[in-house]
This record gives sequence, structure tokens and C-alpha cells, in this order.
Amino acid sequence: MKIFKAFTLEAAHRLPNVPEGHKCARLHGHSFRIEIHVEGEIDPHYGWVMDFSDLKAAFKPLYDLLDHHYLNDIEGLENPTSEVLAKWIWDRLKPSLPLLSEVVVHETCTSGCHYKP
Ligand SMILES: Nc1nc2c(c(=O)[nH]1)N=C([C@H](O)[C@H](O)COP(=O)(O)OP(=O)(O)OP(=O)(O)O)CN2
Ligand SMILES: [Zn+2]
Repeated sequence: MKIFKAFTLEAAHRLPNVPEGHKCARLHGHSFRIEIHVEGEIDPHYGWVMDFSDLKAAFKPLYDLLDHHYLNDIEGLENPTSEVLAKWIWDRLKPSLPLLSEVVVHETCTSGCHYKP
């Protein structure tokens, strides 16, 4: 069974490696929507894979690092594309959330990525 929790965070970024004249070289911000997916068996007593609030607690340290920050200043996010951000979250969350199965980053309403190794 797969479950997920979604988070919205505000952050600024620019993409330093885009071609000259690309709009995303300029400083701009997004309301990122991040989905954290986990996969596991349903606990027969609780009737859930895991408590959504435990999922929220696991992501909180990373949420606090990202929310209302300039992503380019964060180690590992010097080129903060959706793809880089999704893998950055996976690499830091997986050790404390072993059931993690996918990280989804919605950068805008129309753009984003799904990451699972
Ligand atoms: N593969 C990727 N391409 C782009 C990324 C990215 O992270 N991965 N990021 C950007 C920019 O950060 C930009 O803010 C988002 O791009 P875009 O979807 O083009 O934004 P728009 O709001 O202009 O989208 P429209 O739906 O076309 O209006 C660029 N590319
Ligand atoms: Zn952007």
C-alpha cells in the first residue's frame, strides 16, 4: 500500500547553468508542493502503513531548511532544479524514513518531477 503527505513551501531560487538569456537565470520564487510517498504493509491493528503525523515529523527538519529560504545557498542545492531538489530530499530523508518510496516536487502548477532511485 502506498500513502503520501503533501507539503507546500515558499522558496526563492535561480538556475545558474541555464543558457544566456534564460528567464530562470533571474532570481524568482515558487510555492513548491512536495509530496513524500511511503510504501509498506498495512498494520492490522492501526489500519495504516504509518501515521501521517510521523511522516510529517520525519520531513520537518528538511522542510525547515527549505521553507522561506534561498535554495542556492543550501549545500547541495547550488543548482536547484526540481530534479536536484527531489534527489536532495530523498538522500536526506531515506535514512530516517526507510519506507520512503518516492519524492514528488511540483515547482509550478504545470512543472515538476517524480524521483525514486
Ligand atoms: N527540467 C527542468 N526544467 C526547468 C526547471 C527545472 O527545475 N527542471 N526549472 C525551471 C524554472 O525554475 C522555472 O521557474 C519553471 O519553469 P517553467 O515550467 O517554464 O515555468 P512557467 O511558469 O513559465 O511555466 P508555464 O506553464 O509554461 O507558464 C525551468 N525549466
Ligand atoms: Zn524556478
